[in-house]
Amino acid sequence: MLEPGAAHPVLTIDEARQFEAALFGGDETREWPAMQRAGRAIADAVLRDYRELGAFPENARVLVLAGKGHNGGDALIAARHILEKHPRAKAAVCFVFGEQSLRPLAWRAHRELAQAAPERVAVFDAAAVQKDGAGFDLCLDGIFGFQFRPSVDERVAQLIDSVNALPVCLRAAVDMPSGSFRADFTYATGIVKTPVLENPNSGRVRYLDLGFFSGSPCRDTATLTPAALAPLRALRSSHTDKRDYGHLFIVGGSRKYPGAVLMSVQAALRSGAGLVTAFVPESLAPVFAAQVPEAIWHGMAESPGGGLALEDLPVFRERVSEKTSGTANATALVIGPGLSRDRESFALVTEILRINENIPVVLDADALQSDIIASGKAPRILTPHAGEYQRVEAAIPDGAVVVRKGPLTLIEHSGRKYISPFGGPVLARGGSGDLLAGMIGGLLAQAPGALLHAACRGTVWHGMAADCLARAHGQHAVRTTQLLDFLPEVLRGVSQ
Ligand SMILES: NC(=O)C1=CN([C@@H]2O[C@H](COP(=O)(O)OP(=O)(O)OC[C@H]3O[C@@H](n4cnc5c(N)ncnc54)[C@H](O)[C@@H]3O)[C@@H](O)[C@H]2O)[C@H](O)CC1
Repeated sequence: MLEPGAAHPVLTIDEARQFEAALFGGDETREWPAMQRAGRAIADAVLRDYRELGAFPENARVLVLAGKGHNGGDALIAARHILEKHPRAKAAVCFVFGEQSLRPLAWRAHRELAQAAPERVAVFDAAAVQKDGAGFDLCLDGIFGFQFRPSVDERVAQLIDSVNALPVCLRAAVDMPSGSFRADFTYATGIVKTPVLENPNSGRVRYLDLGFFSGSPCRDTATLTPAALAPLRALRSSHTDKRDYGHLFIVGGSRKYPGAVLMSVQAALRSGAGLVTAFVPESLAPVFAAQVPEAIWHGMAESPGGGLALEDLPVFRERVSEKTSGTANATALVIGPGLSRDRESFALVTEILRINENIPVVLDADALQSDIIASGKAPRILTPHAGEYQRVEAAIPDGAVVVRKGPLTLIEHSGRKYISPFGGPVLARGGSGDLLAGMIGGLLAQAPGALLHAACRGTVWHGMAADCLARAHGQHAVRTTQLLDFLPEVLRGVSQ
């Protein structure tokens, strides 16, 4: 289990409905402040995410699709905050069911928006939206809330389809996408509901914590929060040295994929681990040592295929159990980055796992083979992407922590699921997974008994750093390893 606050429950629609009924009891005087918080949080998050595209345009055009209820109200409040922050931005508000249909709090949100910027807010009917040739910089979808999900009538479906076809730079859904609305981001206000995670139109899911769950126990499915990183923000004790922060051994690399293991080592060094030793093919070690001198590089005999040969197993065995100052040398292992599918390398890592009785291990990339992951008894974290997961699913040992990587990374352990609502397509480039394996390994080396914590913290940290990278430099013209330069600011909370 993670500490309270590091993960908040994901609820089904019925659970969310009951939860909100208990929280507000249908009392508008309690609902209105929560809507205000939601609207502000949406505005802040949208403007932050917009930075992946560049600066929010001074003369931005914002389209608000408002339904009858609180979801529409949240979108209208968000639009007000955006217009207040950007004094030349304009809002086109489309009341999808007509202005007269607004429920009291949505009506109040509309009135406040109109009063805050009377000459910058225009009401558009569906025909005006559909005819709009200029497009919009931002669209906020607040048509349907989760309380009310009717089958979408033809007229509304047509409007949504035409908005999908309009040029819009960023499409944001409030709480859940309405009908077939195709969101770039869905902002889950206060509660992440299960259908959002399953809806292919949700885009990137952002959890906006409105304080509903402080202190609540976790459910079987939960969303991770930045609080998962809290222990990494504390000052270190003064009477410590490198041995107090673990020693990670990384085994990988091949002539086919030399760079992958280098990236894992670089990431592990930035994770706070005291020592990192890498076991790589001997032709690579001197070059890597010149590039990354902080790590200890150990050149291993090479197989004819350019991978790690079996013959150096005794050398590895000696190093792994070597004692320095009374502490076992390795406190965690990462096996796999850049390993390639070399038969001798497979035999070597299978043997390493067989002789390793208790050092926790992260198995990544080509080490994710059914017979390898089932070898030995040491505790393990597996980090498969979707294809690798399919390949090894049936062989996953009980008790393993599984980091199922993808656009929405899911961490599974003992029947519980933790989703990470961080990271995005800036990670869709070679080496992102190698960095993640190095980070998780480095965290594990520092706390070898805490596998779930290392997996969750590493995933959140990696995803948040990716978000910072994309906000600073966009999604396109970057290199994977630039992510590492954003790890400090995630911990120091500078750019969130
Ligand atoms: N330079 C090299 O030597 C390379 C070696 N490679 C070999 O492949 C593995 C690992 O590959 P990697 O490229 O690191 O990718 P993974 O698929 O394991 O992990 C991807 C990582 O990124 C996240 N992600 C991807 N897309 C998205 C998205 N749209 N939204 C959010 N997050 C996303 C995903 O969740 C993962 O965390 C390496 O060891 C070598 O054996 C590679 O070919 C690359 C170059």
